[in-house]
Amino acid sequence: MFKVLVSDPISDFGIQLLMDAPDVTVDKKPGLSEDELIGVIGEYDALLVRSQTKVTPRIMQAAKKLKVIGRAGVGVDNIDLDAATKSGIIVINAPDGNTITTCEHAFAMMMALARHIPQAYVKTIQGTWDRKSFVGVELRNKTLGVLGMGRIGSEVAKRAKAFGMEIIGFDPFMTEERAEKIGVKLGTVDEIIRQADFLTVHTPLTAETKHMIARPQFEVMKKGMRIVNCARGGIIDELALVEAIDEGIVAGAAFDVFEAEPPQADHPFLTHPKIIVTPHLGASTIEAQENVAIDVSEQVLHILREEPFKNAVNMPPVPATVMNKIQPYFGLAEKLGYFTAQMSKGPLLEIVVNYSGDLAEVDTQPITRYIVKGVLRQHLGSDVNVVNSMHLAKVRDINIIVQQSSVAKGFTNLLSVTLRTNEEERHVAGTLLNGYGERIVQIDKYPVDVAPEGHLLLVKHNDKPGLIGSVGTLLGDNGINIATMQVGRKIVGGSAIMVLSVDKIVTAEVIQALKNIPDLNKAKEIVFF
Ligand SMILES: NC(=O)C1=CN([C@@H]2O[C@H](COP(=O)(O)OP(=O)(O)OC[C@H]3O[C@@H](n4cnc5c(N)ncnc54)[C@H](O)[C@@H]3O)[C@@H](O)[C@H]2O)C=CC1
Ligand SMILES: O=C(O)CCC(=O)C(=O)O
Repeated sequence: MFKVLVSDPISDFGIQLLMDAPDVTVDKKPGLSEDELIGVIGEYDALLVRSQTKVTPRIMQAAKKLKVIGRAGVGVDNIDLDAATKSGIIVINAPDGNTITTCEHAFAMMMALARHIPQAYVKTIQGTWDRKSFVGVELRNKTLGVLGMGRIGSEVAKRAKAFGMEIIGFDPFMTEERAEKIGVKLGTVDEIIRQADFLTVHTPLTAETKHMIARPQFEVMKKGMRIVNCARGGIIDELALVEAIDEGIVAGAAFDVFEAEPPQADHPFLTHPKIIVTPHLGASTIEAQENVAIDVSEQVLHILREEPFKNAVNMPPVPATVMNKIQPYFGLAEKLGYFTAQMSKGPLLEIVVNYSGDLAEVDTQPITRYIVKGVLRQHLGSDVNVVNSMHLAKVRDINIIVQQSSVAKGFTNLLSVTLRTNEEERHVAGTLLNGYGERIVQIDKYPVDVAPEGHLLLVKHNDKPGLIGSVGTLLGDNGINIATMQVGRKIVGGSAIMVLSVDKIVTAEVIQALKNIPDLNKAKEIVFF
């Protein structure tokens, strides 16, 4: 039974899927402190959060069983991603479910700002009928600058078009074609801040975007412009903004997010007459909260059940079309890594992975993660997974080389793994055979055809008559049944290998007895999972 902890208020409707799952129990414990969370997290397989829970390295250290942290929303800045990756915990988010809601909030803030709605409301309910202080501006014919033209920024731009605004945007990933399609002119950040009557930001908070709008940018802005931040506190320098408003450069600002949340009681935004604020409500609609909770619950369930999943934040994104192509190789990749590691002697220095044939044409990064996981599980067991395998290799100074070639030497696809240790170099290659599944087709350059499953016995010997019989007899005498046998050699009478699949464990004594057979050079048991 998997245990899921929900530590923030998340829509019940959204997590119903988890609550109904026969193999899952869900505990809802919103508002736990860090220490309280540390006290309980050890028993959970999954943690679901919104933005209140700060998932710190201390929490992750205590989370011995945790496989996944699901963020019901977009930004994962409340989760220490490095610590999660090092602990092998998958972090997923729900990037699409709150796009429209947040876009509508940004738009609502822009309109409220243009027409002083919050200020006028307060005065009116206080009994003052003041029609002079709140003369606003139209959006029509104004220039809207959009920094960050991802999901939310693009939706804001589309709506602004309908209001008759000119839109000028910047996003490092926005192409001219896409910009044209949504009716946006592309510009540099400098051009945008000089031209915008309204500026809205929709980027994540990164080292690059932190204070991307600060004193130098305010100095060149159009006098009387207005600014909206419904993305992340810190993209706009809060103190520089207050100065720019007081100096008459900026006419007003609307903020849903703060550099520190919740803001201190004396935060200047909270009393400034030209700044309107909301308490990080961008994603707070019934629809968005249901959407993100459903999305994240579905993916968490997939991860717990070891099924394919999407929206992992601490693993490279893979488009669905590519995923369909590479996913069948994951199992083979891990087995090849595990096999080669069991064959190898000495501290590992380098893993060389070669993808050939069909596989040379796609992004094979995720397959490499499985190979590295397979290699490392020999010594790290269940501490290694596809999230932390590359990191664990790196911290052990294991060099990973990935090569691709379009020729697959007689196969439509070939996956090969070479391990270089400080003593030797070992090599195993495998393929997916149509209708037959996973096959190991090369061991140390000897051609073989073996299914990577159960117990294998790997024997290196000289190609001499009677040797195969001696091995069979010895195994038989020890009650070990041979299911299949493969012999590979390069030249008649030269060195050769034998790969036997056997029905039970070959004990150390039997291995030693095998090694005593004349012309038998090495014997090693290989197991699969
Ligand atoms: N207030 C709220 O409740 C909510 C806030 N958000 C925040 O809104 C932001 C945008 O969310 P989405 O549109 O869903 O994300 P997204 O990932 O679709 O878009 C972000 C865009 O910012 C761009 N970007 C990154 N660095 C940039 C830079 N230096 N200059 C210009 N563009 C840059 C990226 O290329 C990307 O296209 C995120 O920070 C997210 O956390 C999202 C949902 C709710
Ligand atoms: O969960 C929330 O309400 C915050 C949403 C948010 O900021 C995000 O999705 O990035």
